[in-house]
Amino acid sequence: MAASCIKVISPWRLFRFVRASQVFRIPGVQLHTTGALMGASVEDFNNAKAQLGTLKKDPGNHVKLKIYALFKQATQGPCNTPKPGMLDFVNKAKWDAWKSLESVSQEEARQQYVDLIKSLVSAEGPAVATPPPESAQAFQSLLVTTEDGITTIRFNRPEKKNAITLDMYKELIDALHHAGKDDSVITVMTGSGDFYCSGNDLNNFTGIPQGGIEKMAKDSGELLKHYVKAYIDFPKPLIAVVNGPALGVSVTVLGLFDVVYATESATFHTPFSQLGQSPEGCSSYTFPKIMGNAKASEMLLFNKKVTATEACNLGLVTEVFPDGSFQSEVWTRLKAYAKLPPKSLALSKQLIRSKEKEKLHAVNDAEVERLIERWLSDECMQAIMNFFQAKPKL
Ligand SMILES: CCCCC/C=C/CC(=O)SCCNC(=O)CCNC(=O)[C@H](O)C(C)(C)COP(=O)(O)OP(=O)(O)OC[C@H]1O[C@@H](n2cnc3c(N)ncnc32)[C@H](O)[C@@H]1OP(=O)(O)O
Repeated sequence: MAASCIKVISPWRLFRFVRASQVFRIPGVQLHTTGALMGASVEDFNNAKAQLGTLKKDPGNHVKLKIYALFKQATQGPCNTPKPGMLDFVNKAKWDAWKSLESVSQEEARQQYVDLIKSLVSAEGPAVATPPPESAQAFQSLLVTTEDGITTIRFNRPEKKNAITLDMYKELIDALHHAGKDDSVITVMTGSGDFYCSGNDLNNFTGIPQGGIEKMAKDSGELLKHYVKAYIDFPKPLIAVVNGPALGVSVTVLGLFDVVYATESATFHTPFSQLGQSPEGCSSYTFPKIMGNAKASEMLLFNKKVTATEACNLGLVTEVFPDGSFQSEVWTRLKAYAKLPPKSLALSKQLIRSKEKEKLHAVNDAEVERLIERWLSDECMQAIMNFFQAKPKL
């Protein structure tokens, strides 16, 4: 693989966008075609390759796939390698993309590659260095700030609906550990953009790493266990400000929060059986306890998506606010909470939660064990493949 052309692209996982007959069209990117299809020199091509490494924004899987295919076509000509197997999602997607360019000459591919990179670079505008606020901690996919006694951990991948990557789980664990020890009084989790969080990033399960899928499942299980543990053990009041739809693991852990405020248009969806998976985040214990077995089963077994008002009636959400005044009402309230005596708050939380901690850790262990099996099941693999191939909306 032409690693030099894709060094900014990580993870290089591109499945859902490729259908055999797909024509590449890149929304939001104005291609600056020169019109001279044979015009790009090798030097232009190499410069473009180097510029690719300077891109700051992830151009999205669709564009990355296009870049890959053009690079291969430009440097090696038409694809004549054997087609990867159905389950080798990544390589199959790349193979399909390259193959789809077989009628494009190498010179033309070189020109298109140069034009595409130029367009991406100019779409980013001039580089402006904006120093982070003093209280901000540096994370790739989170915005973490401390202000007015409140540490706010914000999922920050709005272009992917704040889906949680493997690195992001690690960042969240780190951020929670810091927040538990810093001098803030309360900790708030919320999302950037129109979603709270779309749950686990389904790409987490598509690349097959060295060590095979068993190892991947086991490692993911360990990571998930630590992630959920960070919520179970969180020592201060933890408040979710659910600014939009929430899915999967971002919903299940809500049972471990102390207060959940939601905007009226937020929804709560745990589509586990639809994904061939099983509940996590201690929800197999907290949901029945909060809302009763029958309602919990509708959500956890039968994928029922509930509105903010329904979630409030079920007891999962503390209070719902109108979309228009959500942010101002909630933050006014949170700022008042953060003026309360910190030790009293932390100790009171511990009194409420400590009786359950042992139970919650046991539930977390059992859920993770079951999920490791599920991730290796045909049902789960098929469901993930369906998502990337057919793009069904949950
Ligand atoms: C350590 C491992 C622990 C594992 C723990 C297990 C947890 C279980 C779960 O969390 S289950 C829930 C998993 N989540 C999903 O199944 C959601 C899948 N996404 C969707 O159904 C839709 O994307 C949507 C309903 C969230 C949003 O639909 P909408 O039409 O509004 O937007 P797009 O689909 O165009 O999304 C914009 C881009 O974001 C990408 N994206 C969104 N969610 C995910 C996701 N969970 N995983 C991967 N990618 C996601 C989407 O692919 C679009 O990307 P693109 O712009 O490059 O096309």
